[in-house]
Amino acid sequence: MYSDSADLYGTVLAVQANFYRVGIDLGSDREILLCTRRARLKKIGQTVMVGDRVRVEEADFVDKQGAIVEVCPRKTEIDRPPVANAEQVLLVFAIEEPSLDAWQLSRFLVKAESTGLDIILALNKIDLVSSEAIEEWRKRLRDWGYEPFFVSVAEDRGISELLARLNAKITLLAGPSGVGKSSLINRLIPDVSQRVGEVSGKLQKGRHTTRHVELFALAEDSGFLADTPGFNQPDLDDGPDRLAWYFPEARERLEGGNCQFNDCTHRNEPNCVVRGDWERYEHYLEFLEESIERESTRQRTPEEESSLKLKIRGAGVATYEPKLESKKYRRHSRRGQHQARERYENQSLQNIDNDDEDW
Ligand SMILES: Nc1nc2c(ncn2[C@@H]2O[C@H](COP(=O)(O)OP(=O)(O)OP(=O)(O)O)[C@@H](O)[C@H]2O)c(=O)[nH]1
Ligand SMILES: [Zn+2]
Repeated sequence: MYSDSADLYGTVLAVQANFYRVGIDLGSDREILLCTRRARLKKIGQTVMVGDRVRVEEADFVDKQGAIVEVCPRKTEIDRPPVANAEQVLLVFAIEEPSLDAWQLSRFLVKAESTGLDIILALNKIDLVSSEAIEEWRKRLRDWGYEPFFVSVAEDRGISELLARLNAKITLLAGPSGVGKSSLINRLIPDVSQRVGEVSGKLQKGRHTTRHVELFALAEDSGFLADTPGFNQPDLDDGPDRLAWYFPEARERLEGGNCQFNDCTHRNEPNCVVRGDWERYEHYLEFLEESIERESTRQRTPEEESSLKLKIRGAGVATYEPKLESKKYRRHSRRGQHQARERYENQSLQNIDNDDEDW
């Protein structure tokens, strides 16, 4: 039915060991083939990542297999979780159950900003709160520089508007536990077989490890949602000098004027344009302490620098992050820092424990 010589392209949906699950573009249909990578690609050092656009040869639609012979240039590349061509991050939080926590939200937002990708914020479970509560958050988050989607997966409110924003793009899904991410995936991707995947028995292993990424094709368009447990550890390990740029409120101030000192940390320096009475300035200070602490730890143990975990190309931003540091690292116990760390550890211990178990 399909000739080998025809150019077939597809998107890598999942990777494990030496196999790649590739969703082949066939008009409105999407066939999934389990592919190997041609030895030549390995020889030239060409890796294949989830999200890659690839050319496939020797496609066999009966046995559902093929070989990847070429990888198209990447628009973006994130190393942890490893995804190519993602354009945006969809951050999901619940407005209640669990209650929306400004500090935790801020942390996820900063982490998402550090990727350089566009951010979409969705606040779920609006069925549990009054319209006044929604308006309060809308106003508050507008001051932070965000216009969230207010949705209820349970009552199917706001979902189609959100879906429209996911059109034709690869979107990373992230958010804390219990906010409704799985429910949202189930709503957006009604085809269960697609979620589980016929050929993915092997690939199912390690589903919940932090480096596991899998793309789900969205109904009705060519977009994909990446379920990325690894992104749900909002460890902030970019250098302190970038941090202010990850707060839209601070970014706006920095774009509108200059601090007196080029290396201003925006704490006590004179003539600082960032310091001020914006709500999240306290979050900035708290995250900054942590970032400075991390950086000095990194300098004491330079070998850790070799393991960079996040890298973005395109969009003019290049960011490098070190690998997650182990739990044995302890900060000095300034009270605020300590609390921050405890809160963070509590929310991410499970992910840390699972880290890399399959890689
Ligand atoms: N009231 C209400 N409950 C919801 C809504 N969406 C999801 N839930 C419930 O919230 C709970 C958590 O939903 P999940 O989809 O499992 O959340 P999750 O983000 O995938 O959680 P993890 O798997 O822990 O990461 C479930 O009991 C859902 O039924 C909603 O819009 N309104
Ligand atoms: Zn400053």
